Amino acid sequence: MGTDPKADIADKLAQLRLSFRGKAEDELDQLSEVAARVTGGAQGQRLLREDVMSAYQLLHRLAGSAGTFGYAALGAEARRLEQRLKPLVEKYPVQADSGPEVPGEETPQVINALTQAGHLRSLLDETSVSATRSTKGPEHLNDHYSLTVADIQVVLCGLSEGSQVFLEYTLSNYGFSVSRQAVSTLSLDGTPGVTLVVTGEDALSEVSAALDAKAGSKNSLKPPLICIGHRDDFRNRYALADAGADALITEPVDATVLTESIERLVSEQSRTVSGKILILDDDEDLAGHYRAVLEGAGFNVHAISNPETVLSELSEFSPDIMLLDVRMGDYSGPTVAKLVRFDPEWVSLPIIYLSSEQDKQVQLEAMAKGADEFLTKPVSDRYLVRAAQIRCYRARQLNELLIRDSLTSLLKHSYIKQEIDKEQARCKRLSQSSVVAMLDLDHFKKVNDQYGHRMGDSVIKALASLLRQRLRSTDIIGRYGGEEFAVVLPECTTQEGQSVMTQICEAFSDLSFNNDGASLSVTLSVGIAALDAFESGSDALNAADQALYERKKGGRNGVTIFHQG
Ligand SMILES: Nc1nc2c(ncn2[C@@H]2O[C@H](COP(=O)(O)OP(=O)(O)OP(=O)(O)O)[C@@H](O)[C@H]2O)c(=O)[nH]1
Repeated sequence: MGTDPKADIADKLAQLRLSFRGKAEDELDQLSEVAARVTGGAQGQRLLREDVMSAYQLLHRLAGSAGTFGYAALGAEARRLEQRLKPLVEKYPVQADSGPEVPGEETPQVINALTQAGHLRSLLDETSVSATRSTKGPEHLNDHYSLTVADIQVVLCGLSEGSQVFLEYTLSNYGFSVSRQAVSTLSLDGTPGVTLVVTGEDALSEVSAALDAKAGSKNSLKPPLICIGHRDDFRNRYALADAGADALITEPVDATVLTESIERLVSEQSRTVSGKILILDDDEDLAGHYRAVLEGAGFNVHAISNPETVLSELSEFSPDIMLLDVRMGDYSGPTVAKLVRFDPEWVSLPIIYLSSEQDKQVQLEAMAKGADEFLTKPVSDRYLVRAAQIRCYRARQLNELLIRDSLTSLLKHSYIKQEIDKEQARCKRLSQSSVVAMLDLDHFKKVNDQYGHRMGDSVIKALASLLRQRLRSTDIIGRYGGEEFAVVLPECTTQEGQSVMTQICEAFSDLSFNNDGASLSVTLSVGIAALDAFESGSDALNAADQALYERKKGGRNGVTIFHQG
């Protein structure tokens, strides 16, 4: 691989196109041979069902693949001729008691179609617009990038001095990069990563217009705009939405609600919808093309051509969705979909058919056997990516609902335990050191008792949010129980873990929560243990829990490392 991923993908697509062209030339030669035999039939020889079938199959393949490689005109013409032969193929199947021939009265129709197939070769030399585009590379597709909290730039603009000071302090504590700008000179040039603007109600229209103008002149997306407002009634909400606000936070600002809004808007804007896709298509060039296009859009793709390996590949790769060809030599895609569903693990795997089949009835029957969507070949690159994004997004959403806690969106108890076990096994295998931490809010019962359960929930959400913001994207965070959290810090010593968790304790105790004019802050105790020092994940977790207990006894608000004996 070279250094420019787009150029690599463009090279791959160009090579696949060349490979398709070579194969298409062979197929057109075969088609000419069939045509010669069939036209010979008009002069007294027999018109064999087998010949009509092979002409039909050759045209079917070209119709399904040519467009994908940029030969749109060739694909369309092959499709037209394929449709003309289809009724004959269905009426006179190859295996039939009535003999190997097509009756003589049908001959003119076949000859006519195959004579017209003679000019398909000239269409192979026509470079269509889409072919030119695809050899340049998929620059029209979304670039993939993953975000860290430091990449999120929050620009404060058009707010009162008091609000600016409060938001700058609070959002910085959560780890966002925060800056202030004046409305009249607002410029987001030079802010790397993902930018989001927070403004006041009075300045909203002006800020929104400035952002619209900037986005328009650069042909880019307008950054999300959060409005800090005074009133939360329908009319005011409507006016603010109409003026360009993407979210409204009413004063006094609840930091947890604001950071949740930021997280949601950023994740929507960054469009990092990605996922794992397994492609099963016996046409290796087509599968290669889909793979290159989807990889270019940020997906992790595995392509296979042999249906017999599908179950082992599914277990190994564990995809979010599967793209499945409908006809693969002796095998039928719908039947493969059905057998995949025998396994409870894959009952909800989204399956998308990629097929040249245009008959709606056949498509419906295939879907009934266990697929979710039918894409008719040739599928445009953009459409393929969009369909994959939508399916992967939904698959991931469903999975998230299953494994994540609804209050905090962190991993649920059993899933964080599984992750701890996995990381402990990995540490042992590779002789690496990683850390597990148990976290518990201090005197949390008092928070609930004095300020109510809703305030307690807010505090729990704030800690979850802070952990997400402050930890690395490779760290794993779970809600272990009510006000207890567990964190895995891979490739980290206990000293490093202690330092990271101490910073988190400090940042958390600096957060202030508003409650009817009063403000409160809460502290956090943490116990940590080295995963590689124990025989199992649960042993390490118990050790971290003991260290947490020590911390609670020794004054809370801080971090204790587990020591044997
Ligand atoms: N608001 C809210 N409270 C919860 C939730 N889950 C557990 N709690 C509360 O968390 C409190 C935990 O109290 P304790 O286990 O006595 O501990 P503590 O008061 O934090 O004291 P120390 O851990 O010794 O510092 C209980 O009052 C639970 O009701 C939740 O989801 N939301």
